[in-house]
Amino acid sequence: METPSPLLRLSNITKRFPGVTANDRVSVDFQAGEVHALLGENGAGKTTLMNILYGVHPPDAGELFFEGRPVRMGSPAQALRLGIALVPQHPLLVERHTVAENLVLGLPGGFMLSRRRLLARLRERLAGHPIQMDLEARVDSLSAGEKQRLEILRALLRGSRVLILDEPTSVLTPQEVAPLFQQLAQLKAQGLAILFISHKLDEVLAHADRITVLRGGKKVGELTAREATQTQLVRLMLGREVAPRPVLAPPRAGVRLEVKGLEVRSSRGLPAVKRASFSLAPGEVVGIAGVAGSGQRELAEALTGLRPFRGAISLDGQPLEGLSPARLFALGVAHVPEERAAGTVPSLSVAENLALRTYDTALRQGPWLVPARLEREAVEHIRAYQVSPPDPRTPLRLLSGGNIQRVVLARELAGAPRLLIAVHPTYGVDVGATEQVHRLLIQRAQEGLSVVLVTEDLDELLALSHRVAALYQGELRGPYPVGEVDLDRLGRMMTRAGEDVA
Ligand SMILES: Nc1ncnc2c1ncn2[C@@H]1O[C@H](COP(=O)(O)OP(=O)(O)OP(=O)(O)O)[C@@H](O)[C@H]1O
Repeated sequence: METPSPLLRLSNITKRFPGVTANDRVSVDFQAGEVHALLGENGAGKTTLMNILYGVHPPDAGELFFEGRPVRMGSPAQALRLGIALVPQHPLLVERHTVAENLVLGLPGGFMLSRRRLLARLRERLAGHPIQMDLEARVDSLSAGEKQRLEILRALLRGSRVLILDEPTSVLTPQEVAPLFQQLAQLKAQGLAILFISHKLDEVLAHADRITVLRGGKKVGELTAREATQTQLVRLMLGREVAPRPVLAPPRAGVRLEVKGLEVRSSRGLPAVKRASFSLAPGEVVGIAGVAGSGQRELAEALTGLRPFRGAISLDGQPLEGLSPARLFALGVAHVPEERAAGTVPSLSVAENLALRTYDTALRQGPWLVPARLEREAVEHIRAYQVSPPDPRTPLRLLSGGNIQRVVLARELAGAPRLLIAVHPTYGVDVGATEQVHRLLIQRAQEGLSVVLVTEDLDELLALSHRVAALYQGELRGPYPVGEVDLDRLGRMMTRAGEDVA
């Protein structure tokens, strides 16, 4: 069968950054009416390729064709004019405005209309549209999934024909994933070309028509989802097989962390964690599930000294009330925060970020020794955690998301902590690095590290935890032994229905 000529064609695209060829002679065709997934390890060059398509970076070499004609994509505005839209991971919306107002921001002349005419015009245009939204809702009242839908809708109203989505499901709750792909399927049926980046292989296999795999900046494979398998994709991405996950050893006797009647308030002063009590043995992993915003952040922040609380928390019998994050770290409480940005300083180098927790101590040993020592230590971490690029002087902001996560993990686990609070530790991290993080957590638990694992990846939660709990509107349900909880029960624990099971 003859392939139709592509809507968008990338031909031999090369993009170099200092010290790295992020895209190396990459050629890909994007067809109208097709969902195309871009897969690859952290740092493989996916974001760079997408940015070239969207006019953020000019390529150093190679050509782009739109409907067969060569185009020079000078800026995102130009890409938008051609009909190429990017749906970012974190939507760029005016939070205090309504859905309708945000939609209008993207339409020529739209801001001239009165409110009533605007609503009427939008309703008319959206009648029968696959994506429906409450036009009068304020953006700050929308869930992450609804905001994403709004970004997609905005792109469509501008007449976009190519939709690029950067890890679109990473911000969604499990319940929001299926509707997103249903909508994308409808848009594809209307003739759009859809391109998405993902680290989730099952998602790619289920929803893409075609899959392009990048490794080290080069295209190493292009397959139809029908002919692809998980094993084959992993082999292409990593250039090797993923070893099976080691088995979690039983925890030790004793109590490492004891939490009693914990009450934590949100930044808006509302109860976010309501009288939670649980304990962890040395070497025990307790997984905590929950729909985003159910109190996970506040729980993690209370346990790591970032947020005041009522009730009692103790570590090996020592009360932790009123201690600063730095003091807690010195006592052996490590933290992989929800937002990587919160745990790092992007303008500082990899070496400096690795040393953020121990800088004071290092300085006391003599300031002139610091840079050389920091770099020496950083090189060891970079090697152990396979951080790319391997130069300790690289500013952190130039690393890909997954590589930043490796830096945070390396730093937090360096001081041999007794307790780790890990929030979404494999978020945005590729299969190879996820395997590495899982292996590391299991190995450290075996050596006696206790872990509170907050994750939205339920497979990860069930595979890595001795016991699992869920937060529902600040109420902790569990922890229960993992053998007593299947996906179905966990789903109920995370929602209103959980009142029956808890
Ligand atoms: N502006 C930049 N300056 C210097 N180097 C960069 C820049 N942007 C990306 N890089 C480097 O280019 C390579 C490819 O990065 P890119 O962000 O495209 O990877 P990715 O596949 O999207 O990774 P991830 O899955 O972690 O998001 C990496 O080595 C990265 O450090």
